[in-house]
Formats: sequence, structure tokens, C-alpha cells
Amino acid sequence: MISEVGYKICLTINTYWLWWWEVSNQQDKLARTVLTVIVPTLVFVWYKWMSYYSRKSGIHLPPGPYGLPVMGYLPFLTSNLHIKFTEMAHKYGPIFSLQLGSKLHVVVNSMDLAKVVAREQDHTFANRSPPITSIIITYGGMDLVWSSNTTHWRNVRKLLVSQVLSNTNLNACQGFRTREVRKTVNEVYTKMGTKIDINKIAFDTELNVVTSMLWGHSKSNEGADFGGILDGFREVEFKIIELMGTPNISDFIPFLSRFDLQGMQQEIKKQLEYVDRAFDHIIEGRLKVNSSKIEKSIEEDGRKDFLQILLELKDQKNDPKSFNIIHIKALLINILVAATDTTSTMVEWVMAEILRNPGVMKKVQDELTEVIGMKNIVKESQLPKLTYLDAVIKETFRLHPPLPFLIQRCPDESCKVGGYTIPKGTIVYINIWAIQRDPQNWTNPLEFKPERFLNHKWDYNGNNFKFLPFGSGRRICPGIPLGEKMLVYILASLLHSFDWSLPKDEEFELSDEFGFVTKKKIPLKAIPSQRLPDVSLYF
Ligand code: HEM
Repeated sequence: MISEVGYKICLTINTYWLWWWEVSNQQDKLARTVLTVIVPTLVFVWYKWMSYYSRKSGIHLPPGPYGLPVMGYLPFLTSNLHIKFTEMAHKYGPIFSLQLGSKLHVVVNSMDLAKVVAREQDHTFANRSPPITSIIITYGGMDLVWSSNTTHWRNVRKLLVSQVLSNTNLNACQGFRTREVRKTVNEVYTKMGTKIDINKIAFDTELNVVTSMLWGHSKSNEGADFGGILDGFREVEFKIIELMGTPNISDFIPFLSRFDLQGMQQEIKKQLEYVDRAFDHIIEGRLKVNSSKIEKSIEEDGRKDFLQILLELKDQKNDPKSFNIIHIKALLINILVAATDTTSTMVEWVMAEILRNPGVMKKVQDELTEVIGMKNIVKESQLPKLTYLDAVIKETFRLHPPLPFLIQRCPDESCKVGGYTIPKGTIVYINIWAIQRDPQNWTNPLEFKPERFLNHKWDYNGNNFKFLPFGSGRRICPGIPLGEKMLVYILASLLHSFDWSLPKDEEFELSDEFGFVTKKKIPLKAIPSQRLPDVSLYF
């Protein structure tokens, strides 16, 4: 009887499931039948086991989609994760979970729940869970961005904030910013009438400012010693960002990491070799100067650059804040990457939105004419008066946050968010891309309307959970003062000195490509022409 039923099931399966595997002989037919029965059975048992386990353990996870055994939801992810997660939020609600390989992920999509994670339970969520590529490029996670909430992280962050990003130091470094922005204006002037890659000019400007602050030299003013050491850095950094943002099977199914199936570990090690060579060169050069007692590393005003401060702290026995050379290099790569790609991506997005909205371009330039004047160049001291430009930048941040999920957080103990359990070790994303486009937070959220930032007091400090482009809480971006200054300064200078138009032979569009830094899919090229009457203002 049983065998008769079994035979009928097999026959039915063979008849109705013939399409998935064309077979020509009896042996293959049997294999097909066995597989057709076993795979759905395993999937069924898996679901049953999972729901039994979560019921039994009293864990009430946020809702979310089912996945496959072992792989979880991994095969169903699409490349534009910010769009995919926002669509999933519409289906599953303001908080949802998904199993990716062996790791549970939770995505938070509303301002109220973002506040629970980043303010009310900020301490619990202050850890990171770095992907393997990020661990490799930061010398084993010895850096600031990917460190957990440890004493080392606190010390390094304090040092960065007090020595590099403090108001005093930023004021003292104003000369670097003026020098580099003026060089950029001059370079653009020599290329008027041709297509300019906006991201590239902004990237180079920011890189030069940051390296000047870090070790006193920029690519554009290097002495013979440093000549060309950072040539090609932009391409290396783009590769690093790409690798950090690409889902890596080794992260989700750790026992596969030794096989490096996507070759990503190998690839990031190549980038690390480049970075390491450059840092060795710079650090060895500095140590030589220090040992010859020529105090070149101390600026005329007595200020030391950051590399000098770090080297002096190096290996100070009995000092809990002491660093070794690996810590220094990990911190340098953090700062270079964190500062440059974000700033240049934003300059590009703002220029793209302005070029798409001629009315906005006119208002920005009218403001520049009024505040700066057509016979003057932009000075840093005038930037706070550019309120409309500031609103344009904030509106662009709202629609195109460079880090749409901030940087993932990881609770150090199980906790509750929105009534659901978030188990210890879960990877948590705050989906600010969804929050900043949520119609409950913004009227006509998809419209580009800078005016919404004029009527109300907005800042980047992460206190208003509708608008979090720099994050919030204890892991908020420490680079806000520099990032903000540079953005306004570069944009004001480009828009005051030049009129801009789009190339006629290229189709303009605004689509983005998800990544650790989410950029414009097709790089923006624009053509500058002279705006100021006096040519001497370009030199
Ligand atoms: C437009 C410019 C920038 C944007 C949009 C940006 C955005 C962000 C965001 C969203 C985070 C994660 C915050 C969180 O997890 O809550 C972050 C972290 C960080 N940023 Fe920025 N950033 C910018 C510029 C800079 C600059 C100029 C620096 C340094 C000079 C910097 C250094 C860092 C560091 C070190 C972290 C990690 C902080 C930690 O984990 O404790 N950023 N940034």
C-alpha cells in the first residue's frame, strides 16, 4: 500500500516537475525524483525548526521574510540595497529582520526606532561588526571606525577630536583650505569650456587639505621626498569602498571565508599593500627628520601635525593612551577614506541637483553675488552667511545621504526595540535613506525643496531623528566640522567663480549606486565658464 502511494507521488512529481531537469535515462530520473522530494522537505523542516526554536526560546524577532536553509535571504538581495530595504520596510514595517547566512540582520526604518537605537540604547548599540574586508584594510580592525566601544576607541576618538578636528586646530589650518580651494579654482579656470569631472576635483581638494593636516604635505605641494606617493590613491580608495560595500559570502557563512570565493579578501590585501607602502614612506621620512633633530614637523606657529603627535605618543610605556605604528596607520587610513569620498560624493550630488534645477542655481548665485560680490573671491569667514546654499546642501543630504545605512551597529547584549528582541551580536542598520524620504516626516518627500531647511533650525548633530546624514549618538561622525566647512567652501567657490552647464552630448540623470558610500551611478561631468569679470580673481 505504502509503496503504491509512494509510486503515485513519484509519478506525480515526475509528471509535474519534469520542466526543471530534462533527463534521458532511468538513473537520472531517479536522481531528479529524490532531489525534488528532499529539497522541499529540508526547507519545510528548516522552517518548522526555526519557528519552534524562536517560540521555545521566547525570542520575538522583528518580522521579516523567510529565506533558504544555510543561505537565508542572501539569494534574494538585489544590488541596490537601500531601495530593496526601503521596499521591505513598506511590507514588513518600521523594523524588520532577515537572516543572511548565519547572521541575523535587523533594519530600522523609522525616526522613532532610530532614536531608540542611537539615543535611548546608544550604549548597548555602540559596537560595530566589521566585514572581513574592513578588518583587513584597517590592519585587523585596529582603527576607529570599526573598533568596538573599548578604551582604545574612546582614547583614539578623543585624540582625533581634540587634536585634529577641534575648532582651534581647524582655525589654525585655515591656510591649507584656502590654498587648496584656490588651486582648484585655478585648475578649473585652465579647463574652462571642457568637461570637468566634479567628483575628481572635489576629491583632490579634500585629499590635499586632509594630508596637509595629517602630515603637513599635500599632493600639490609635496617636496621631492613625497613626490607622487599618493598618485593613484583615488582609484585605490574607490576600490576599497567598493569592496567594503559589496556583500561577501565569507561574512555571512564564516566557514567559507578560508576559500575567499569572491576573491574579495585577496583584492583588498592588494589595496592594503599600496596604502602600507605609502604610509611607510611617509612615516620613515618623518622619523628620519625627527632623528636629525630638524624640527620641520613643527609648524611656524608651534603647532604639530597629527602624525607628529601620534609618533610622540607611540610606545610610551605605562601610558594607556600609547599607540604602536599599526594603530597609527589604521587611524590614518580611516581619516583619509572617511573624509575624502564622502565629501567629494556630496559635492557631486549638490552640483547635480543644482544643474537639474536652474531656479535653485539662480538663487544660489544671486546669494553669492550679494554676500561675496562679483569683484571678490569667496573667503571662509563669509561662509556662515550663505544660508540658501546651506539649505541646498542639507536638502541634498536628505535625498542622497552618502551613507544610507550609517555604519552598522551591533548590540553587546540582547535588548528590545519596538517590542521585538534584538539578540546580542545582531547586525543593525539604521536606514536613514528611508527615514529621510518618509512622507510621515516630510511633505512631498521626493521633491527637491531647499526652502524646507530655511524655516526651521536644522543642524548635523543627530538630535533631530528625521535628518541624520552624519549619524547620531556616541558613534556620530566626528568629522562634521571639517566636512561641513569643506563642502560649503568648495561649492561656494565653484559656483561663484564659474557658470556651469551640462554637456549637450550626454544624457543627464540622477540615479545612484548602492555602496558603503552611495554615489551617483554615472559620474557628473559639467562645463565651466568664466563668471567673474576680473581674470586676476582666478589666480
Ligand atoms: C560629507 C562628509 C561626511 C559624511 C557625510 C560623513 C558621514 C559619516 C557617518 C554617517 C558616519 C557613521 C555615524 C554613525 O554610525 O552613527 C561617520 C563616521 C565617521 N566619520 Fe564621517 N562623514 C563625513 C566626513 C568625515 C570627515 C571629514 C572625517 C575626518 C576627518 C570623518 C571621520 C569619521 C570617523 C572617524 C567615523 C567613525 C566614528 C566612530 O565610529 O566612532 N568623517 N561619518
